[in-house]
Amino acid sequence: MLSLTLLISRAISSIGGKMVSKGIQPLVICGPSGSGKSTLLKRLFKEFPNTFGFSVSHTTRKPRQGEEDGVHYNFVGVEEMKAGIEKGEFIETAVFSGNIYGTSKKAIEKVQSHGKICVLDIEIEGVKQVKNSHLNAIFIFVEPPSIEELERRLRARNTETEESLEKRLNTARTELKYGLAPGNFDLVVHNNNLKEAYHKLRDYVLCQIERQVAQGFKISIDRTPLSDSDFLHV
Ligand SMILES: Nc1ncnc2c1ncn2[C@@H]1O[C@H](COP(=O)(O)OP(=O)(O)OP(=O)(O)O)[C@@H](O)[C@H]1O
Repeated sequence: MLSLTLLISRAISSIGGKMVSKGIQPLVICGPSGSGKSTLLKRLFKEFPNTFGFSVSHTTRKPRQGEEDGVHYNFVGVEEMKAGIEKGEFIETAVFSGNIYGTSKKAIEKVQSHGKICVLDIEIEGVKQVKNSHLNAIFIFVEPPSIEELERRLRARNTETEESLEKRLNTARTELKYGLAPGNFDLVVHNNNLKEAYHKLRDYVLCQIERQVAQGFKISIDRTPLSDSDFLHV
């Protein structure tokens, strides 16, 4: 393992009247369902096991079997969640199937406090909210090769019903419009060939890390190089 450790400083500064977090910049990854976000992130976490962390989201839905409070989600009641939102404790929130989900400021700060880059795998509405927050995040959009290929991958993943598949493909069309509009994302990763897509993502993220390290942040980039076999079975 190669090791590089540098200094971190955390502060809040005001730019144009807006409070901007000066902690390690979170990484926002967005893209249609099935575009390959988890596939890419899995490899990023594998190559750099100490660099990234997911924040633990809050949800008002009931825990499923095996889900642990504080680990998979922070499970809260509707009233508690609504009160937290009122108090401005959340960076982004969304409602799915009647349940509220959200990322709290505290959850992100917890990851940052360990010298890690907080990764947020969120949808477009969440992206818009993060853009409006004090978080000075890096925004990456994962683009599938085509809607037809997206459908093929979702079918092959075997996680969707005909109905949910149709819904995801319709949503994908809208998401692609926003995702590919100039200026909405810092980087668009075209996920056709996985190895190439991964290298584009990784090299960009490493540049962003180097820039922050040069500014005095301490970010571990212990590296466990990936091999060709990591890209054989997608
Ligand atoms: N470059 C690629 N080539 C072929 N298949 C791929 C590629 N990238 C991802 N896949 C496959 O496409 C499917 C969808 O990928 P993945 O689950 O990572 O998408 P996602 O964006 O995380 O979706 P969701 O938002 O629904 O969680 C998976 O079965 C994955 O193995």
